[in-house]
Amino acid sequence: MEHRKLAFIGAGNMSRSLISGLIQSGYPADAIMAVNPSRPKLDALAADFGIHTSQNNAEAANWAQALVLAVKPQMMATMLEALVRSTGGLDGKLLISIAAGISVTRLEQMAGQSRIVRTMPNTPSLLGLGMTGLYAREHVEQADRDYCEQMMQAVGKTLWVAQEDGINQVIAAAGSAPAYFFLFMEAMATEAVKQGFTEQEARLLVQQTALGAANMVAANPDTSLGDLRAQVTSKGGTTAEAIRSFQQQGLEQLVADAMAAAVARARELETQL
Ligand SMILES: NC(=O)c1ccc[n+]([C@@H]2O[C@H](COP(=O)([O-])OP(=O)(O)OC[C@H]3O[C@@H](n4cnc5c(N)ncnc54)[C@H](OP(=O)(O)O)[C@@H]3O)[C@@H](O)[C@H]2O)c1
Ligand code: PRO
Repeated sequence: MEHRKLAFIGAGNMSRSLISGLIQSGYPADAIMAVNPSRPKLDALAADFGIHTSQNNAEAANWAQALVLAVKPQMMATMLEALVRSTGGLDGKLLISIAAGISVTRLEQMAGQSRIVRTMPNTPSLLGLGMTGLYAREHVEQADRDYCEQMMQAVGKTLWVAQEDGINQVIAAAGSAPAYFFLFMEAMATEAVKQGFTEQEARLLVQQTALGAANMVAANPDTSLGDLRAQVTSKGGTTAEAIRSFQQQGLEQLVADAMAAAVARARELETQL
C-alpha cells in the first residue's frame, strides 16, 4: 500500500489499535505520527512502535499528508476549529474521521474543506482483526478511497457503505460490538466461577470457546450461523436446554433492542454535535 505521512490526532484507545495493526502490517513507523495533549500515551506509543509523537496538533497537520481524526466526538469541533486557525487551513490534507456520530456535512463545516473519508473501525484492529466501515461522498477521489481502504485492510476487513447512515449501522454491528461479546463472555465467566472454577479456569474456558466459535464461523463461510449452532445442539441434550432458556427470555429481542439503541444514539449525536 501507499505509505503516506499519516498523523493520528488523539492518541487514545482506537488510535493505539490502528497504529499497532499498521506497524504489524509493515507500515513504516517513520511515516506515522501521533498527537495528544498529554505525554504518557505518546511515550508509550513511541516506546512500543517507534513512531513520531507530538503535543502540537498543528505540527502534526503540517507534517502529514493524511490526518486520522481520533478525538472523542464531543471534542471534534473544538479541536478542528483550533487546528484550522493554527495551520491557516487544512487544504490538501486527506481527513479520515473515525468518530461516531459526526456527519460528513458537520466535518466539512468544522474542517473548512471536503476531502474527507468517514470510517468506523473497531478495537480488534490492534491484532489485525478489525472490522471497518467506510463512507465517502462522490467527489472524493479514487486514490484517497483506495488509500483509506488499504489502510483499514492492513488492520482487518473493510466494508464500504453507500449511504452515510450505513456508518451508524456499522457502529451497531461492529464498532460497538466487541463490547457486546466481552459482556457475554464476562457473564459466562462469572457463572463458571459460581459453578466452581477459578477465575483463571473460567477465563480459559470462555476465551478458548469464543475463539474456536469465531474461527469456525470464519472457516465455514457457506454454513449458516443457524446450522453451526444446530451442529452443537443434540436433540434432547444440554445445549438445547441452554438455548431454550436464552430464547424463552428473549435473547434475540434483547440483541435487536441493543443494536437499535446504538444506531439511535449515533443518529442523536449527529444532531447534537
Ligand atoms: N474505542 C472504540 O472502540 C472506537 C471504535 C470506533 C470509533 N471510535 C471513535 O474513535 C474516537 C476516539 O475514541 P477512543 O476510544 O480512542 O477515545 P480516547 O481513548 O478517549 O482517545 C481520545 C484521545 O484524544 C485526546 N485528545 C483530547 N483532546 C484532544 C485535542 N484537542 N487534540 C488532540 N488530542 C486530543 C485524548 O487525550 P487525553 O486523554 O490526554 O485527554 C485521548 O488520548 C472517538 O471519536 C470514537 O467515536 C472508537
Ligand atoms: N466506541 C465508540 C462509542 O462507544 C464508538 C464505537 C465504539 O461511542
